[in-house]
Amino acid sequence: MSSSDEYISYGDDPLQEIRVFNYHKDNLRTLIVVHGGGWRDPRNTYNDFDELALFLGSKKVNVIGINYRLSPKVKHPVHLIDVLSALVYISKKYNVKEISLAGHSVGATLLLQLIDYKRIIELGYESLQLAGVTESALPDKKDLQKLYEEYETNVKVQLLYFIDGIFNIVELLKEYPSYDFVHDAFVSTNAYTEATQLSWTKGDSVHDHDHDHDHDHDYNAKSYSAFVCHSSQDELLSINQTQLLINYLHTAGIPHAFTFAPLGKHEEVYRHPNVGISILQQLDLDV
Ligand SMILES: N[C@@H](CC(=O)c1ccccc1NC=O)C(=O)O
Repeated sequence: MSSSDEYISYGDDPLQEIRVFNYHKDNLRTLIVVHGGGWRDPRNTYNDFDELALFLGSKKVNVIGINYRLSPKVKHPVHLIDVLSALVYISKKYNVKEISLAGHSVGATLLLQLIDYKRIIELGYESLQLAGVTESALPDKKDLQKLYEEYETNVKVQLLYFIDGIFNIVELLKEYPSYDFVHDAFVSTNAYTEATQLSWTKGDSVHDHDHDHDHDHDYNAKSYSAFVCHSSQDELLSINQTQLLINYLHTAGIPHAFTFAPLGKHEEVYRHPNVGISILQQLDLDV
């Protein structure tokens, strides 16, 4: 089975849609791409990856982009739950056993959150409750449990490729106090503090109290590797966020490498030819 440039819905909202740039069942790799845009900018969609998909498609890599619902209409952790739902949909529809993921900016945040998605979603629900906010887009616990089971059963990640990402929102706002898009996506300070492993305070505590909790990452940390890239020409994010992620990956024992190179401005990096070549190398395919 193969398809080229197909748009498929995975939910009721128009943004709950994937773009299958190309899929051929005999391709050896499948790359899922997740766009940025500060959780809210409608100008950022799976189309950000047009050039990347064209290049990787010519190298026999399946490329599928995920759109997800945006803030302020929805709040964290809805973006992450949409990405999980899309990944389950893709892995079941295309029966792909192993996938790799590339994310740009907050798309990279979503990839980091995937590593510990259960704890992060749990803390996300808690932050909404603490803020007295009802998020109608959230599934109930039963549906959430089913989604988790389907993800664990169907999705095995090979490579996480982080492109000029945001990984510690507390530190981001210290460095860039004017980045108010955060407040459209998170209902409170607690919500964005507990949103990633680099700044959470309760992530571990939940770990401790809840003894039937999976004490490793949501899947074996050694089962996948990470690659981090940051453009020296990124005018919206300094190297700091990427440096914090590299420190975390090292501490967490997640195999990783990184590159810091002139790959264009923040909204150009994901279109840069050298990012495509780097991803191809990381996918262990001949360039
Ligand atoms: N264009 C977005 C802002 C944005 O996307 C952004 C700005 C600074 C640093 C990172 C950003 N995006 C990350 O996904 C907005 O205007 O909300």
